[in-house]
Amino acid sequence: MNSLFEAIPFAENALYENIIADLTTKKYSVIDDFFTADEVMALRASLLHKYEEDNFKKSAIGNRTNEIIKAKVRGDIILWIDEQNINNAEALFFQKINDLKDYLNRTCFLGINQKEFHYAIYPKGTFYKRHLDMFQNDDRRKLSIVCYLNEENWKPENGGELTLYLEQGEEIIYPFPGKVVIFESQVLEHEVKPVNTPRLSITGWLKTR
Ligand SMILES: O=C(O)CCC(=O)C(=O)O
Ligand SMILES: [Fe+2]
Repeated sequence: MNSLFEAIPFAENALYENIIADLTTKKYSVIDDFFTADEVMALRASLLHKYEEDNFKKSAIGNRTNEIIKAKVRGDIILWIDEQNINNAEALFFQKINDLKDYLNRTCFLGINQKEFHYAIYPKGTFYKRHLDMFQNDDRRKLSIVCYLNEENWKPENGGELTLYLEQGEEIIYPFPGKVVIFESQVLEHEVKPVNTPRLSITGWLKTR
């Protein structure tokens, strides 16, 4: 007899199949409305609430063994999200992210069994210089996921474009709310251009152990 798992028919998901096709062909994927306006609003409120409680800290370059604050490289302030202790907005966030992760694991054999996500605020005048999302002593990050939580009327002139450095040139991505960008952490160099208006997001990584 089939196990319960085998008996459940595998439902193909067109959005996820698009993401997989993008990642396979160009190492990145942009989804304009991965999160609904309501979800963005709830996550934005969660971020701002935690910021007002003064929980954010200046980001560091490198991991715990190499935590040096380098304002010349990156100026965002971040707060890690503890998935064991989440509010309603974050629960919705992880529902969607975990669903995608499970689909990727089932179809692409990526072996993702860990993840980490943090809120990020780029205050006016800050940026994140060109880099790879890979630490010198840690190559477990496989996919980077950036979720933009900016205001509904965000304009390109506000700055903070994400620039992806591809073989064929630069791809400029505006951080419009609800948009999600996924890319191969160890392959694609990228940069956050200087912002003129505070820029809000959740950034994270799907990792292997
Ligand atoms: O916010 C973005 O668009 C990218 C952030 C980033 O590159 C990072 O946190 O490593
Ligand atoms: Fe990055």
